[in-house]
Amino acid sequence: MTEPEQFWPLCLTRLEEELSSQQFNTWIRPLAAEVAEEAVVLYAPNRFILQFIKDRFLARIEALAIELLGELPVELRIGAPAGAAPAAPTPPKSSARAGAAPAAAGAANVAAVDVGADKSLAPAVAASPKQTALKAIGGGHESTRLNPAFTFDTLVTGKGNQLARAAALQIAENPGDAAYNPLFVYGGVGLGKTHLIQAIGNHVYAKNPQARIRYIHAERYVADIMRAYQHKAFDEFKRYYHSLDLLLIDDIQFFAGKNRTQEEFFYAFNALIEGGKQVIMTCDSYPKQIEGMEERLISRFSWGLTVEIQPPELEMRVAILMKKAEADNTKLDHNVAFFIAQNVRSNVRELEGALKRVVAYARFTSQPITMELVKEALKDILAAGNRQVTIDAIQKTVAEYYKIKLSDMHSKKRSRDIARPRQVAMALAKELTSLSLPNIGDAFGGRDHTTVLHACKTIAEMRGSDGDIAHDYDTLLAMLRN
Ligand SMILES: Nc1ncnc2c1ncn2[C@@H]1O[C@H](COP(=O)(O)OP(=O)(O)OP(=O)(O)O)[C@@H](O)[C@H]1O
Repeated sequence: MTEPEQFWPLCLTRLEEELSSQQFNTWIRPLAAEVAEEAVVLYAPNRFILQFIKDRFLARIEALAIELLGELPVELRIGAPAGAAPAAPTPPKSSARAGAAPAAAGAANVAAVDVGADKSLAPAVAASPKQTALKAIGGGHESTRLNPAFTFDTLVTGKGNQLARAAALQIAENPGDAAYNPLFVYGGVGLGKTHLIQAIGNHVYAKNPQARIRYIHAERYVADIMRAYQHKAFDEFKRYYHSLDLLLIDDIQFFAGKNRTQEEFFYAFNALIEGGKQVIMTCDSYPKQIEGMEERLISRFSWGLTVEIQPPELEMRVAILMKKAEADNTKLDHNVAFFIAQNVRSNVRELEGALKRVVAYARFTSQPITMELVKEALKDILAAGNRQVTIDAIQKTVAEYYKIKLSDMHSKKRSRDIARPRQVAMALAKELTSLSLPNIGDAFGGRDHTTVLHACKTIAEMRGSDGDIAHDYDTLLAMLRN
């Protein structure tokens, strides 16, 4: 495990490698960090940077904290660690590192960190969009925190989330129904899992303000358990969780490898389900694919309904941009939204991030949002998207994905388990490179251009009719574009 004082310097090194220098200098350098006993506290010099970090980088920093320090949550605050000079917005390299130095003295500042035992049942200072305390709701003295903006009304529906949304609405109307209990929602990052489950919480609360609802990020649950042990408040912790009407637990993959947490969660889960109370979880993968999770939990996760959220297709991305712009009172032309949606394809969080950047850029420069402005504001994203993917990379990635030999990309074998991946690779080559059909045919063992055309048509049709192919194709696209 990393020494506390080493954490932030190591984190900086890693982030510097991962981000563009502009991103690193603008957003990460101005931060200072302090590692206290129960949390890593990050200090941002102003609200703007704090918000941006929260939206774009916090999840990554949280992951680094877990990797380097263990089960420590990350909190965000404005200001500087006690005894440190406030960080300037873009300090030179040396002073930014100096900003990190107080980590060594972190323990001295523990008292300033708002994670005391009595707060264990309520999220502390803004930690992530999920952990952000935005509005306290709930019956009796038990309170939970939901983002009031995460409702069904603000959630745009499309192919990627319609099943999950329909199930969520059913549950919101009728929590505890055995057919949907637990609800397990899984999918890639930033696809709206938190939004969806919080929409359930908001709906249930609106219908019944006395309902005991708890939304919690899995990392916070882990921390709460540790704190309850430390403060010998375990009975209270247990009573609290076992008495809920609705438990929403986000990013359950964070329980992986944490045996004590899993054991406690197992009991809470059983108590709730047996009592007809609703449990809802999100995860980045299908239950059986979560590594480091006890079998008995994995099997229980599948007792009710398991639904996937897939990346949004182009029309849905446009609709999301238009909706977010409208909510923000920003005028956004449809063709501009279309252009952004075409170029930002990975997930909704990135899409929102791109829109925020465009809006900020327009405000700073006092200009309307035109296509030219968008191109300027999103220069680096567009440059990364235009990076040419090579046909070799496509063949290698597809072969690895389908676990076939690379040589099968060029071979004459026609069995479906080889021919289909080859067609997928051809279609990807057509989409991601500027090569002509004959050139693509050549790269696939000297095939005719009509074969390539046929492959592209077949895959396009199958993406509309076969969920597996659609999923494979979208996943491969995302992998190759990264
Ligand atoms: N269908 C949608 N309509 C409107 N907004 C959406 C939709 N999907 C996602 N968003 C927005 O995208 C952002 C990221 O969504 P969210 O945090 O729910 O993703 P997530 O799947 O929980 O991500 P993670 O895997 O990182 O936990 C949120 O601001 C959310 O409101």
